[in-house]
Amino acid sequence: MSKTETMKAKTMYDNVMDQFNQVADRMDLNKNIRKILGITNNEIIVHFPVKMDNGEVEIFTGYRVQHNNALGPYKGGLRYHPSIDVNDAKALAMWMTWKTSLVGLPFGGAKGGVQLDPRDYSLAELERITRRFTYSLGENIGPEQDIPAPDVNTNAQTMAWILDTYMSTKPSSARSQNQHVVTGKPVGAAGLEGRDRATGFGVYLNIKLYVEGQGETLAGKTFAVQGFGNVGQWASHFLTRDGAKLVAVQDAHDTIYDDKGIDVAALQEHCKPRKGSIQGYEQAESIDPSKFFGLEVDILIPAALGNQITDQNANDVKAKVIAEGANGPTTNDAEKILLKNGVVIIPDILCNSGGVIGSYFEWLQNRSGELWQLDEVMQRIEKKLTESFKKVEKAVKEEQTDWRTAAYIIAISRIEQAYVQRGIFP
Ligand SMILES: NC(=O)C1=CN([C@@H]2O[C@H](COP(=O)(O)OP(=O)(O)OC[C@H]3O[C@@H](n4cnc5c(N)ncnc54)[C@H](O)[C@@H]3O)[C@@H](O)[C@H]2O)C=CC1
Ligand SMILES: O=C(O)CCC(=O)C(=O)O
Repeated sequence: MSKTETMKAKTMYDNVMDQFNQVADRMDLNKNIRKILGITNNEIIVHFPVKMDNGEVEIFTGYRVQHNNALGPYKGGLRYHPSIDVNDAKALAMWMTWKTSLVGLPFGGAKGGVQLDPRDYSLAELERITRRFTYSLGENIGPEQDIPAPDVNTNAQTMAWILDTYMSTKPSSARSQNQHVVTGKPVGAAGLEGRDRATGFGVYLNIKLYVEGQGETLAGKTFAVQGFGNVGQWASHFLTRDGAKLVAVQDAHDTIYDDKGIDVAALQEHCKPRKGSIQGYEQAESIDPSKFFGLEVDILIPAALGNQITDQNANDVKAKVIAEGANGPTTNDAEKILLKNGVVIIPDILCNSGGVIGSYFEWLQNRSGELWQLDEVMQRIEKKLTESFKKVEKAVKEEQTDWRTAAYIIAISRIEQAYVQRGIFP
């Protein structure tokens, strides 16, 4: 291996594979199952043309990686971002498999997206891109095959376009049988009350349960959040509702700080006309972005992209708890440093699982034809999240290990059991 190769930064895929291999060794995972789980089942890459507002045609590249479906249909989000590629989609799909298994859902794992920056396109162009992408994916997605959901830079509107395009390829008599081809839809278009807040609620609940497990409460705890989108906003909303104080926010455009506390609702209002950006929020000070992870806070919530806490900034971290709202925000090298420094990491596959749990209830609601009220949905989500948290908490003690390793052991054991019980790999 050349020197440049040795020095190359590890990708999210390197990280998820290292995490998997470490736990597989520790568990002495069946070697045949290890081979299967160490590789993605399908990697779909589509190139598709879309007419832009100016009449020119642009070619886009979209991805859907399906990692494993031993426990049920593939499940996971779609992101619209310039950095998404097949390698990132593979990592994110694998994390979905562990997540759905950990929280006891009848799903496998997938992830995908389109390589673009949505800020470069009009709403009408984004609609045409989404519809073409859906058409290009064809029967690779489907209500019992692979069920996308929102992720970075996609939302309920994106899901509604996918639903509409997918349904338009089916006979009208089969429409109700296809509503669950995507989750995270608008409530008026077969969506679920509460799916919008489900991920942020899960981040909040995991932190609350952890803090209470230490004999403390959220009141007065300070936190900083990276990413003020769906996950960051809802997590901040619920945490401040319980008396915690949001002192810093970082997004793709700015980093703001106020030790007296940032008003979540006011910041949300500020973001609305600015395509979601926190830039220009005058009630807080704009600070050097490189200082963000080293701020004096009790809790850090990375809720943006992967590979944000690295061996370069891990030693700066002063928070005692990192709650991973994002997928893969902490590199494995950073994790070693953090664990040595006594920082507890509530891992992504547990911490942000509220979203896919909400999606499961949306899928069930569509399948059964029932309609649930917000309170009922939130109770169901809370119950599943609490059970999952308690399982991991118990495994941390029994296995004398960190939270990520404990969560992986539970997740991989469930899949291993499914293969063994099916008699395929004794
Ligand atoms: N939306 C969901 O239901 C779920 C999302 N997640 C994960 O949570 C994370 C955030 O997702 P969403 O909130 O849905 O996305 P979003 O698109 O609503 O918000 C993303 C936020 O991250 C910020 N951001 C982007 N690049 C950044 C950078 N380089 N530095 C700092 N901030 C940056 C954006 O400005 C924005 O505030 C992602 O890792 C996603 O995979 C995980 C589970 C479910
Ligand atoms: O709701 C879903 O199906 C998946 C959400 C997601 O992409 C994730 O949990 O990372």
